[in-house]
Amino acid sequence: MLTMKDIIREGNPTLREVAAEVEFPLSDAEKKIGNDMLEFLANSQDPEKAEELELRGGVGLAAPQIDVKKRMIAVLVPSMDPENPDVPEFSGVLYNPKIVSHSVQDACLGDGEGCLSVDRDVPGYVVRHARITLSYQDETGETHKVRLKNYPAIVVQHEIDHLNGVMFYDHINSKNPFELKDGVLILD
Ligand SMILES: O=CN(O)C[C@@H](CC1CCCC1)C(=O)N1NCCC[C@H]1C(=O)Nc1ccccn1
Ligand code: NI
Repeated sequence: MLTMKDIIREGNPTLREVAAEVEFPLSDAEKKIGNDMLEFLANSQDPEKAEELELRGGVGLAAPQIDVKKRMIAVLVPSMDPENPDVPEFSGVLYNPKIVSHSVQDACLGDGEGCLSVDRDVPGYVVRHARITLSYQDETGETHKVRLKNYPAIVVQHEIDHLNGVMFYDHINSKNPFELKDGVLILD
């Protein structure tokens, strides 16, 4: 199973490359990589497993972060609803994910972003689309189209950036990291 030693860190050129589309039918190896990435996220969010395996908690992972230059991501966005704590808000292994449309309105996480491939804090607002329409294929090759907003939308955009060699801090205004235009939604 994947642990932190499998996650490449900034400086590794793979993080700045554009990943290749995945062809269907998937190889068994590609299916295993997807499942391993989702399992990593589940383990990282389980207090016991995270401690035992020394994992940083994660809500998303892109294949280039484990040095696989393929357009596949895993997301496991935990429920925000205390009534249903065990139903993730958005979860899955997404192949060839693509933002097909998005809101004019932008949004950012109030606490800024981090990255499992970045072992330092980089303060500042990471401005992204507030709402996206996402197209992706599942492991059978079936295409899905879903609309996401708020935190799940932010997570998916962070992951798709990794497929295009983009790091979260590329979006931070270096002159004024906490500068915001009017109308940008701050998500807390
Ligand atoms: O490309 C993927 N990555 O780099 C893992 C990142 C992805 C998120 C960063 C901002 C949007 C997507 C990640 O998950 N983190 N970033 C570094 C340390 C914290 C961790 C995190 O936010 N953990 C978390 C949050 C809520 C609940 C549980 N855990
Ligand atoms: Ni990241």
